[in-house]
Amino acid sequence: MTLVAGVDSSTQSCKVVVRDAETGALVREGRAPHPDGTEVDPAAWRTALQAAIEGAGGLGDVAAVAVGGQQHGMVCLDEDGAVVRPALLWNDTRSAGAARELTAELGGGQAWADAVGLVPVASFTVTKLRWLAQHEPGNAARTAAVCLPHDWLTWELAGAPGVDALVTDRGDASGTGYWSPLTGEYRLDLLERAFGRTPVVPRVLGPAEPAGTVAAGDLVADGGAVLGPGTGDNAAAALGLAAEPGDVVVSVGTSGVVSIVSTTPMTDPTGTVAGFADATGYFLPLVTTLNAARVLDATARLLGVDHAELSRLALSAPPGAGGLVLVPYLEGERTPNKPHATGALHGLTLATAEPAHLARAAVEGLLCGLADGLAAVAAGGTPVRRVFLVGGGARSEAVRRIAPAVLGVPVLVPPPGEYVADGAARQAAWVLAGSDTPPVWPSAATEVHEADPVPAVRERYAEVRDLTAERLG
Ligand SMILES: Nc1ncnc2c1ncn2[C@@H]1O[C@H](COP(=O)(O)OP(=O)(O)O)[C@@H](O)[C@H]1O
Ligand SMILES: O=C(CO)[C@@H](O)[C@H](O)COP(=O)(O)O
Repeated sequence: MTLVAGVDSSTQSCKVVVRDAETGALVREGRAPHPDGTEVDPAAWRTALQAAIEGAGGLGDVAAVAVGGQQHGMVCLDEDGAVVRPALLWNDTRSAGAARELTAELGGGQAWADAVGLVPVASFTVTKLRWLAQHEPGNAARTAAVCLPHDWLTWELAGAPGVDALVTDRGDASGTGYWSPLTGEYRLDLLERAFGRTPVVPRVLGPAEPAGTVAAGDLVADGGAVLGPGTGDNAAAALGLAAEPGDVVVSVGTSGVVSIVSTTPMTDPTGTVAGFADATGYFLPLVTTLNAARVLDATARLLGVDHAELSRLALSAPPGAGGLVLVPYLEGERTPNKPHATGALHGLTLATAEPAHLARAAVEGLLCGLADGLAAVAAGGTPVRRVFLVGGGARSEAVRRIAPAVLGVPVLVPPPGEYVADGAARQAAWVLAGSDTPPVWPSAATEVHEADPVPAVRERYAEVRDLTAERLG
């Protein structure tokens, strides 16, 4: 049996799956946690990758490996390839001011959307680089190369062979703000505008182009496995689900994401939809929120219950939670662009001051943000074919059952799994096969969840979602 491995280096953890290259059958898996925080030393991802690889029984017998990773994180390397400072992650909002400046400098959202398919917000790498140049000129001066989390881990697996050897793929490059999915080229002028000069950026590989081989070392004792280009986690999830044009993936992870596989690029001058590329040669317009599964974590903590009880409570309250609305901007928000907002609870009465109502409001609040996202990606013109629901939050029965009512469409829920890592593994198998299209692996049977749409939930949410306080400090 030929084995391939896929990695998901996500916000909260690192997951490794080992699969049969031919059938896609899961053979082994491992995982390890990442540290909390919106800036993280990449060395922690490497340590977690090493632990996850060990947990998955090592990769010595694996023929190919690819890495999927959280998008947009700014990894700065000096001329010797050493990390300059902890990486700023996609959910770090300190570059919100830089995003505003950059948008204005180019003449507004339309100019950015036309140039690179997105409008700057604090999540994107280009704004983090502007922040670095302004606030840490010493670190900026030491930065010889900039790359993304998955690029860096791929390069580490290759033995860190000098910064000129860095590679990436279309999917993740399209989330930087200085690579255009419309032309397939870097916009180094925009990188220079943000950073003041042009550091080395990774070479962008094709969807199934080999990225070299794994070096023998502490991550993998026996080197030689073929490396795939890897990709951003959302593009990897779409590949793991074998999503086809028109398929929407709603992911309730640390981020909330609504993405659609599309054969044409999307440019949204409002910045609601980011017009990314996917990992197969198509496009992946998506909407991302900063607040998803952690809203459930925080509400469970507040109520002193576990996730199973939170779900039971939510399902015991009426749709709309009697008018109680949780606006879930606990980490600020990216879509809508409110980096300094806080969460809010509206509609509190003696009747709604109940754990069950709060639990329901939390689930509905995060889903309302995603419902807005679904409307925005659907407005792009690609007809919606199917809607998949994945991510850690999809393990909640309440999320699975309430999602179709709030989103207004049936949702397909595959078995709990690591679809990002699976997508990376499928890419690794594709690279190995050298075929034109990814290998066909049997799709997991999905549970279909249907419910009568309850538009009143979104209507009430829309009435109050802008009534939030700014963060202190
Ligand atoms: N049964 C559950 N109900 C609700 N949330 C859950 C459940 N199981 C896990 N989660 C949450 O899912 C999140 C992790 O999901 P995951 O998709 O792996 O995130 P990421 O890829 O962003 O690291 C955590 O916040 C975790 O608490
Ligand atoms: O910023 C985005 C997409 O634009 C996020 O989706 C990150 O890619 C993090 O993903 P998770 O760790 O939540 O899966």
